[in-house]
Amino acid sequence: MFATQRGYGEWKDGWEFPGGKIETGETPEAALKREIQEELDTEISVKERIDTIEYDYPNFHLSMDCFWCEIVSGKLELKEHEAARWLTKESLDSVDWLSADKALIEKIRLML
Ligand SMILES: Nc1nc2c([nH]c(=O)n2[C@H]2C[C@H](O)[C@@H](COP(=O)(O)OP(=O)(O)OP(=O)(O)O)O2)c(=O)[nH]1
Repeated sequence: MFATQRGYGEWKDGWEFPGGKIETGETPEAALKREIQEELDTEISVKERIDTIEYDYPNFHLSMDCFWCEIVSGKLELKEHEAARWLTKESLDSVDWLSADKALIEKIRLML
């Protein structure tokens, strides 16, 4: 599991799954591929969907599709994030996840 720490904005320092918002006309898979290219200078292939997280933050509702991915080429260079870590089943709780991600972590824990 590759986790990244937000380098700016409202949730600066919070840990997340790299990715971002879907642009008009884009599929979730294409958006993820584009975001990882932009954020990490890495080409990925998007595999099975893990889950769709629905979470109510105080000021907006987040609907987030999450996928397993494989690296095709690139070295996961941090273009926007502050830090990143590869986590194992045992170390999944070692970072401070964004609130919306906590339910997903529980699901992934059972899959690893
Ligand atoms: N990428 C990502 N975003 C997450 C996660 N958990 C979570 O609550 N979020 C929230 C943070 C943001 O509000 C939104 C993701 O959009 P984004 O990554 O494009 O956010 P951003 O603040 O950089 O937005 P922008 O400046 O590009 O418009 O979802 C997660 O695990 N990964």
